[in-house]
Amino acid sequence: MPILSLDAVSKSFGALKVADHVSFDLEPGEALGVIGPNGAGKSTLFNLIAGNLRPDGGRILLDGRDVTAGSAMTRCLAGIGRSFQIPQPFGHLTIYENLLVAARFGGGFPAREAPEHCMNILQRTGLTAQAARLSGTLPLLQRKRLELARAMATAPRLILLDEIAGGLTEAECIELVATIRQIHAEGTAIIWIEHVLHALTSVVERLMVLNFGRMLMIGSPDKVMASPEVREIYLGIEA
Ligand SMILES: Nc1ncnc2c1ncn2[C@@H]1O[C@H](COP(=O)(O)OP(=O)(O)OP(=O)(O)O)[C@@H](O)[C@H]1O
Repeated sequence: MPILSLDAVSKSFGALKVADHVSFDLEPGEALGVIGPNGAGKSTLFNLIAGNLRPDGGRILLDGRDVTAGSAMTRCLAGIGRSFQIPQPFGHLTIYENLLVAARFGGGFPAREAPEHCMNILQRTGLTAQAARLSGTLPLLQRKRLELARAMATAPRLILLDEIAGGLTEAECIELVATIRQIHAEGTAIIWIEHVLHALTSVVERLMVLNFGRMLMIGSPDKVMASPEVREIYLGIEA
């Protein structure tokens, strides 16, 4: 059974259609990349999947159960973790405290188990040395790592990553990709919105292209990137 299914999910903001009958299945442990021009509706799709937005039509199933009406909190506890394109830490808390909040309230970890779990995530995301630092003052790389770490701290079975590699140097990007590959190797399903294509295609098994809220194509990265229509819309290369 797919871990996630979208069935004709639609959403408009006034006259602007940002999700137009989007349907796809994601298998447990699968990694799916999402690309598309600015404003195509990629982050909106995450808001719909994670429960931050309610669709106007269609259904969202998690493990075959209809969660369309469920809150972001219940979906997080049910196994959907997410990162935000613009990092949204609790700035007045330390990195470690941010992870504790995610583990306790987003992951449902009991108080006695949460600290060890968070220490483990700190180590895996290269944040151990920074654990006591206030998260409101972090440079970009650390903010991106914290965003990933907070999503991991909820112990998700499906993790949504929104432009986690954008703005990083090549070396920083390689480190981050290694962490994402490890998450994938452990069997966590991933949906990853990313403009850094080489990072994305080094991890995902399938790519989805969104344009004006519509799913233009979904398939293997090679097949999708070879499509003249995708190259024209996404890369601006005329067929
Ligand atoms: N809450 C909102 N109210 C009104 N319009 C919105 C809202 N959220 C997003 N939009 C609009 O919906 C469209 C899709 O936005 P979205 O952020 O999903 O695109 P995106 O594909 O993630 O873009 P980018 O690559 O620039 O992050 C944009 O035109 C955006 O301005």
